Amino acid sequence: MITTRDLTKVYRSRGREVTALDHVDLHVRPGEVYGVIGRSGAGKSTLIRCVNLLERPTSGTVTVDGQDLTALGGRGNRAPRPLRQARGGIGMIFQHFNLLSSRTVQGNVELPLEILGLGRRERARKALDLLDLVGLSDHARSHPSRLSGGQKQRVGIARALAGDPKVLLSDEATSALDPETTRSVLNLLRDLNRQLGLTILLITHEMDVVKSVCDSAALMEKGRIVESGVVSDLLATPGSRLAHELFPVGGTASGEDRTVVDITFHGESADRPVISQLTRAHDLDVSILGAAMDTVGGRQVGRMRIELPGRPAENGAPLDFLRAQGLTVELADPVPPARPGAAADGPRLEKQRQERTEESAR
Ligand SMILES: Nc1ncnc2c1ncn2[C@@H]1O[C@H](COP(=O)(O)OP(=O)(O)OP(=O)(O)O)[C@@H](O)[C@H]1O
Repeated sequence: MITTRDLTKVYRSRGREVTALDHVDLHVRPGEVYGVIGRSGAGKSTLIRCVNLLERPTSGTVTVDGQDLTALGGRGNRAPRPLRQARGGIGMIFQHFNLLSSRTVQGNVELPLEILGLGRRERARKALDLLDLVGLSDHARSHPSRLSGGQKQRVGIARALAGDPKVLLSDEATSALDPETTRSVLNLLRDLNRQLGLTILLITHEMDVVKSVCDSAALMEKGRIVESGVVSDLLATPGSRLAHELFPVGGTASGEDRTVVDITFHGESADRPVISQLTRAHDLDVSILGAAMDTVGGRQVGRMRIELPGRPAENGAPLDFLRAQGLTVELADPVPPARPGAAADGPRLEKQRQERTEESAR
């Protein structure tokens, strides 16, 4: 539904160049909720603004619903008519809502309908339907200043849906909201995605947003997508950066000659007593160093960091047992970062790291 190819954006100001997007290939399938996550300055806003050509890319293409928007021209301030029409199929919501304070809630939702040239009665009917859809029928005549942040964002969503878009772009839409309001706005987006078949591309710096609503996600760094995929697949991929960021588990080894393992439970394995089976089957004392459990895409997923006695090379059978249960198994670094002046530890630590690498490669 949304494809970018080789998308590059270089800002030039006062003789300086900033590459905000560096050959970005993004592919969002119809009907999915796709999250782009990354730190401040990673290029997320530039990416989402290039998708509807609010920002013109320096090179590369953007295709939305089969139409190459970058081919629709327009260099000046005013977008050409075909581009404006194409944008009608793309709604957008913003972190700070961008509502007009002088207009009522209904007036805000009617604004894009006025631009589309709808008559007064039709505008009013459509705006009221949309306000009903977002649960704000009772506030049609209020002004935005009378609404809470969550209600304002619902108005923003209703306004974004006015042109019956197939795609909704969300630029940090929940970043200014408290956790409970964030949840209710995300639930609304999920409902709209399902009810209307709306494809949603959202950018966020909040991992919880990805966990609770996204089918797929991409991690951006320095203008590039460094990892992307279906969230449940990423969670089952050893070494996935997104999986680590979604479920960070801490904890360091209690002593030398230990095997520290990060395991990810998903699907059926999340319901089985795997750890107690491991301790019984291999007569082991297993320590739990850290754990995180949550629901992703409506399914229970968890990560746990456990410690087994002995080095990785001695734990081949227990690790194979865990893998055979359908768990994603990764050896974590049992060795805390080197202390200053701990050079004497070097060869021993290096040996442990090497063993860990060999075991991981199996
Ligand atoms: N109009 C501009 N002119 C010059 N540089 C810009 C402009 N807009 C963004 N940049 C630069 O491009 C890079 C990417 O910025 P962008 O806002 O896309 O990142 P982001 O991931 O959305 O960050 P944030 O979450 O802080 O908004 C940054 O280095 C930023 O300073």
